[in-house]
Amino acid sequence: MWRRVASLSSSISSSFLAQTASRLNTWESLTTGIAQQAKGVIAPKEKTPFITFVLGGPGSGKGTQCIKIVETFGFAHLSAGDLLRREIASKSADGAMILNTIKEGKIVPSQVTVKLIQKEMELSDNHKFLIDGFPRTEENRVSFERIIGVEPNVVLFFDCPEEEMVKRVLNRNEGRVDDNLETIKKRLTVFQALSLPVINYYSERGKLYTIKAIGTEDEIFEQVRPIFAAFETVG
Ligand SMILES: Nc1ncnc2c1ncn2[C@@H]1O[C@H](COP(=O)(O)OP(=O)(O)OP(=O)(O)O)[C@@H](O)[C@H]1O
Ligand SMILES: O=c1ccn([C@@H]2O[C@H](COP(=O)(O)O)[C@@H](O)[C@H]2O)c(=O)[nH]1
Ligand SMILES: [Mg+2]
Repeated sequence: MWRRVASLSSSISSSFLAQTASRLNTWESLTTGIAQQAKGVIAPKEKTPFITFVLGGPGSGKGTQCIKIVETFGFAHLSAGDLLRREIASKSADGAMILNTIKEGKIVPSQVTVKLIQKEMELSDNHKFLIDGFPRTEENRVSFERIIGVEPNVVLFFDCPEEEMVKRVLNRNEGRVDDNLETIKKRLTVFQALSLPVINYYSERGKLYTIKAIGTEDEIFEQVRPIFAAFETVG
């Protein structure tokens, strides 16, 4: 788990690296626990995590593009929606609450989602994470920073017209309980009201990369590719 020694892109400024390195200490103590490390239960993660948040409205193509990013750049893909659906399927204590929340197009309490993401990050051998469909609210964002102790390096925003998103979701055909017109309308309202402020937050901090999410999947990926290529090649 994160045993390899960092060779992170030198395109990242030294102040950024210093900032990230200091956060790594917080990361280690929060996620693995000093006591567990002392007992040799969990090895310290030696490589600085590289975190990408993948944001955009319902059906904007986040999951589709994440598959391509994983294939091309070797990230671990953590879809918050998939983690929540897995909780429902496993009939966990939160399963019923999560199902109702998803049916209503609302947002699951941050603590639940962050805990699931944290667990996946800890279990991963990778240090490069695509966190898909999270954070969806300012509260999600603050909660992630507080619990995980790191900020994203990159935030992708798949910007897609509503009409196109609705068309895609209604054609998705994966049996999702929220892929119906009534829930989609609610999800779009939640996206505008709660998720756009998160996108604006990262835009103000210079971390946002906006992708015009119309055209073929390959055309869209050609906008995504140079973003990660830049982080890979320099350094
Ligand atoms: N560029 C595209 N053109 C047409 N259809 C697309 C495109 N990209 C993805 N799709 C299709 O649109 C649907 C939604 O895509 P995807 O599941 O990737 O979106 P998403 O942003 O992850 O949605 P959600 O937030 O609901 O999980 C899928 O059926 C996918 O195959
Ligand atoms: O961080 C999250 C992510 C998702 N949800 C809920 O799940 C559905 C589906 O999410 P997708 O990313 O579209 O698969 C979403 O509408 C929310 O209800 C969440 O609460 N928090
Ligand atoms: Mg998705």
